Amino acid sequence: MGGHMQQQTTNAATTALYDGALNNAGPGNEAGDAVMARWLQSAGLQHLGSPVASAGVDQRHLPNLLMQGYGAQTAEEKQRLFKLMRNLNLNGESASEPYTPTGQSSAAMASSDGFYSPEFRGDFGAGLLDLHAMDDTELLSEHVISEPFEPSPFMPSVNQAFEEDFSVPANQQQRQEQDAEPSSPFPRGEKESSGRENSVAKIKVVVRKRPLNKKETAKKEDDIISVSNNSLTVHETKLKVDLTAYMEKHEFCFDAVLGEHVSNDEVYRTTIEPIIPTIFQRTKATCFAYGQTGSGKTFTMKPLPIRAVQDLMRMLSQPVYRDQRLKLWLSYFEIYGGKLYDLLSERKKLCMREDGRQQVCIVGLQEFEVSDIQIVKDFIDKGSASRSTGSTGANEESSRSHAILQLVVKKHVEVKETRRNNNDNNESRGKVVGKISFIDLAGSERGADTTDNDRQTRIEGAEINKSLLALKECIRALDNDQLHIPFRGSKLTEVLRDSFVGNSRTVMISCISPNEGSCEHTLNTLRYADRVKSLSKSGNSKKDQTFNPLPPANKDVSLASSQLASNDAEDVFEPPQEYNVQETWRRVEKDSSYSTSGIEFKQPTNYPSSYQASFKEESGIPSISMDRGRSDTSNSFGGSTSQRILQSSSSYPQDASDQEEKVRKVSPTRRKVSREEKPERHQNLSKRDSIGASDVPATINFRQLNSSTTSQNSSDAASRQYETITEPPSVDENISALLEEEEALITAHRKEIEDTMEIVREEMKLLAEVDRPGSMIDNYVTQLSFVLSRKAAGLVSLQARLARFQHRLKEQEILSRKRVPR
Ligand SMILES: Nc1ncnc2c1ncn2[C@@H]1O[C@H](COP(=O)(O)OP(=O)(O)OP(=O)(O)O)[C@@H](O)[C@H]1O
Repeated sequence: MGGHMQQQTTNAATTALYDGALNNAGPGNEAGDAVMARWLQSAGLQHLGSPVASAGVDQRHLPNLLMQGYGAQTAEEKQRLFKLMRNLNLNGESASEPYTPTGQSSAAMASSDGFYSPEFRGDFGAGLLDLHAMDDTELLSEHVISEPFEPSPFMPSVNQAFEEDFSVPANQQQRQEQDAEPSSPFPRGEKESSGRENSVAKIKVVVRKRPLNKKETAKKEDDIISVSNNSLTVHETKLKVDLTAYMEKHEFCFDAVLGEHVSNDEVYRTTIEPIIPTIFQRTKATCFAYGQTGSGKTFTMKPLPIRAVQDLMRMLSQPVYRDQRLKLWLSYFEIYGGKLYDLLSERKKLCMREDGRQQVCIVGLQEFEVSDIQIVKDFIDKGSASRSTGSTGANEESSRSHAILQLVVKKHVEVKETRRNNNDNNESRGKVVGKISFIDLAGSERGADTTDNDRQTRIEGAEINKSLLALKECIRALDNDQLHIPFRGSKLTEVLRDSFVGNSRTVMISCISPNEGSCEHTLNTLRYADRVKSLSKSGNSKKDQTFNPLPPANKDVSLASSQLASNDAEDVFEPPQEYNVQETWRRVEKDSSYSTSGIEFKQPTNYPSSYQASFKEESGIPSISMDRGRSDTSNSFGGSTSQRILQSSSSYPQDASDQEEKVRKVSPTRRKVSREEKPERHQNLSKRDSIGASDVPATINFRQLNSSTTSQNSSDAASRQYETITEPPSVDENISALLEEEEALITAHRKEIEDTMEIVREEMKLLAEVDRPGSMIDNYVTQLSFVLSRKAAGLVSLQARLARFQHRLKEQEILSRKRVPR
């Protein structure tokens, strides 16, 4: 945003400067014009001569010409203009007289001090490069790398990459931008990357359509997707009320659309190849495939790292990098049900930790040095075989996890032999130069796998849903250069944390199935992709506001909730209580029919202040910011929600029906599209459609919540507030809490067994002592009483935890069953 504003100021300043220069150059400058014309001719830019000459511009204004894009139509022309200026030594050092800006231009300079000043301080080239965000690689090749790179058959020079990008107009809006700035050789978004950052777009959204498969062909299913350049149309068959069929067209534009005949090679060239050089400039790149099961995500992603390794290794073999002792490392892991597993180490469970510098480390993850392509293929095959898969109707080998393959370029750090022996992992240590992560996401529709399947599948689905939402939010924050990146929204985004800070590049490949039966999922995928695309600041930010599928505050809340669920669970969760033995006994005695489901819980006395504040808002839309939300609003764990619900009911079944009613209130409404809306929908259909939010996991509709609560008896304010607060969050929002509670339960169970064994040892000791002649029976009784109390307390604590967890499972089940079908 700030950068964007600076760009605008700069452009304004440039215009002023240029205008000033034009005004200043008088007709008495004809000799200069002739010289100028010759200079331009020598650079093959004679066609630019006439406007320059007619304007009476001298060499000192060439920078302005270039900044304006005046006359120069192509990247090549710009380069030539730039070289000409360099040859003319326009840096001022040898200029016959120092350039004195006009009053107007100096004012302009003053307003943009620090940006233009280099040109006039004698560093013109740098200023130009800043202005046009030329690629570092180019700087590197011109100024750093003395030996030229071997041209890669797959990897064009960075300029070529620009041109390739540019030659594929990203979307209509881009085209408009290009029309407005005909001389700009840089694609949308690239111009906006600040300073010397790489000119490869920060976010690129590409769609790939697969061909109809045998099954679909056998069923005589139609291909409902037509592709044209960078846009595509989905032809959806619908039924009128009188059951006559009609066709509804949905049009979408993306940075690139790859049809069914496009090879994996071409996919690589469109997506990853332009990013490869940036990896050597401290870029963290992420490429992820999104789409329903069977749409071709794995098919698309699998070859990409192999091709990337090929190019990375080619670059690494260049003397400049070889001398720096840069090496390439590979790791492959999956996120399944919110947990991390190493796919190259027998699915060893991994732990994620943050170090003191808030760097995410995956403890125990094996990294392998990559020295040849065959090894990479083997690793990928090995890892893919270990991946969590299952069978779905659409895909026999359906992925149930997010698989992440990372290629990291590191500067090799010599490790002393002794240290190496102490820790094998040291070998892979080195200073990270750049990284690229390939993510094969689990099928997007798995988020909807919450109704018909078993609990495990539903939990998987909810976790996937949450991570996809979090991913989208992170990309949004990333592209807006926000200070706060909500990477804690899910394990997936947490793991990718370092890809969301600093210099990053993201490529999203949305995979779609062409058959009619997949129409709804295809539309969901395209809407998600469109949403990601429109989140780009380089896209139309208004779209974001106008067609936001959720009110912003609502989204914040939903995210805040999911963050809460994932992060603050520990804070909110009441740690296993230090049971007072006497009190515990009293409780157990009092409730003779004590059961796990009947356990009493502490009544929370204070409701989270931000919840209260939110619901007081007249608009009915809460404005909990993420940070605010994170501080105190979780009702998703530690028994707050579930315990309150338990308390408010006498028995579970009835409780369940109560909840079902509540869930209905909080479920997102599905937007009904009236026939009348259709004609004007087409233009911006993708955005408007997204109001249906079917690609967005269920979130609490606070507006509904609010109205539902205010419609109740006003005299019952306290209970109304209570009701409101006890509304369970959506399944996506408490899934993290559920997973963490599961982890905590297992840990607590282990601890309980250890404690019990310790107690049994003490009991054996007591028995041995009491059997001795002359033993003190009083002593035995006291000690036995104490030991048994401890034993009971341990059991009660575990039972309480189990009860909470059982309840949470039930609650989650109800929530998921009540979700609006997609
Ligand atoms: N572009 C394509 N050209 C030819 N075949 C394809 C293409 N894309 C996918 N397929 C085939 O479709 C089937 C399903 O693809 P794939 O396993 O990649 O789907 P997926 O999106 O990864 O599914 P899931 O999410 O269930 O893992 C595979 O047999 C694959 O070979």
